[in-house]
Amino acid sequence: MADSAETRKLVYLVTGGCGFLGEHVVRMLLQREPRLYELRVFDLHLGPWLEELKTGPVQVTAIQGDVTQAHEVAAAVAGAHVVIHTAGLVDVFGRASPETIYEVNVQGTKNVIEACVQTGTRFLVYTSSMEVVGPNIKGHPFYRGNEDTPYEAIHRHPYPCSKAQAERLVLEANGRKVHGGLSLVTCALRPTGIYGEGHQIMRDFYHQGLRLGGRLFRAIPASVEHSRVYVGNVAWMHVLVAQELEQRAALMGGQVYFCYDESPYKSYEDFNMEFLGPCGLRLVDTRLLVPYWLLMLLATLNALLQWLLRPLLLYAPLLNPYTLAVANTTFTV
Ligand SMILES: NC(=O)c1ccc[n+]([C@@H]2O[C@H](COP(=O)([O-])OP(=O)(O)OC[C@H]3O[C@@H](n4cnc5c(N)ncnc54)[C@H](O)[C@@H]3O)[C@@H](O)[C@H]2O)c1
Ligand SMILES: CC(C)CCC[C@@H](C)[C@H]1CC[C@H]2[C@@H]3[C@H](O)C=C4C[C@@H](O)CC[C@]4(C)[C@H]3CC[C@]12C
Repeated sequence: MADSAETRKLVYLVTGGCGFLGEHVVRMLLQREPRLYELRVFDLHLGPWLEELKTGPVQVTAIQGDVTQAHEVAAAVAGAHVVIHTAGLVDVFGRASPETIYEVNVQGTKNVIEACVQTGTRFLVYTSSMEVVGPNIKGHPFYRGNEDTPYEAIHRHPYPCSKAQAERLVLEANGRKVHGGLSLVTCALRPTGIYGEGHQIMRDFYHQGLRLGGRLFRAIPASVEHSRVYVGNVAWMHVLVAQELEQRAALMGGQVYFCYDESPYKSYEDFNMEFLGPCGLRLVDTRLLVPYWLLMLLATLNALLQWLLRPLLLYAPLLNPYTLAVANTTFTV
């Protein structure tokens, strides 16, 4: 579409816009939304890369703020046509307290919803997660499922519980009257394990492999499948939903969609090796040496160590009882 001033009239707000997914959403909007007049990037921690985005035709407004602070959210939302809410505490490693996870993921989402209602913003896209569904605490597999597949979504961990609560709030807010009398239209997306440029967990695996002499030790059977989705595709899905939400409010409003692409179904470790192998690492099959009960013992010891060391330092390894259980349960969409 030709770039002309009269087509540029939309104001978007991306919360968490400096995060792993958020940055890709910001860049995708600049590339793929020709109607963009202003792009507001709201985050607790602003990235220096934002400066380079301010040279284009779109006004990029960096807003340092906290979603747990209602007034900061309201100020950022006021005047926006669309809010893409990706900000959240993605913590399954025990770095943050359950209270903080709830405060950011649930109260923060409440603040975003209320800001849309109070200021008249009609379109809200929320980044939910596969973990809203599972794997559940019983370790039931979810094999090539979809949004309608029956599954007992029961959780105890603060992260999936907070995402499930936040998603429910977003979907229930669909149809609420916003300032000005029109209705709020909401939609939630559930990415599976996102990978791609800037993925910190992939980096953590790489550095762990370097520390172990270029080797990683298999902990998960290759038969356990996990869906993964490329970050650029997840960003594109967010842009597509935001673009379609007005025209298809009746169909998409209050709905939730899994995010998946053609990424192969593999175990979490085998999928990572698609990238870490060419980087010189190799996966040593030690499943015979390290049975599951021993892994669970090591994971439990990690959790105990984390608790004991917490007053002195943050010890948050990849392996803990929760991550082991999730990794060891098939979940594909
Ligand atoms: N990474 C995945 O595999 C994955 C999969 C499914 C869903 N998600 C969801 O996608 C979203 C983004 O995840 P990510 O992987 O990019 O994580 P991330 O940690 O890289 O990004 C989250 C961003 O939110 C910001 N943030 C955190 N607390 C905030 C607060 N109080 N106020 C304002 N900003 C705050 C952080 O500074 C960060 O920039 C999250 O909602 C997460 O639940 C992630
Ligand atoms: C045996 C251990 C070393 C396990 C190591 C892998 C572990 C760190 C991985 C396995 C599954 C991963 C989660 C899964 O991809 C889905 C999500 C949902 C998303 O919303 C946030 C990230 C998360 C929890 C992944 C975190 C890393 C996990 C647990």
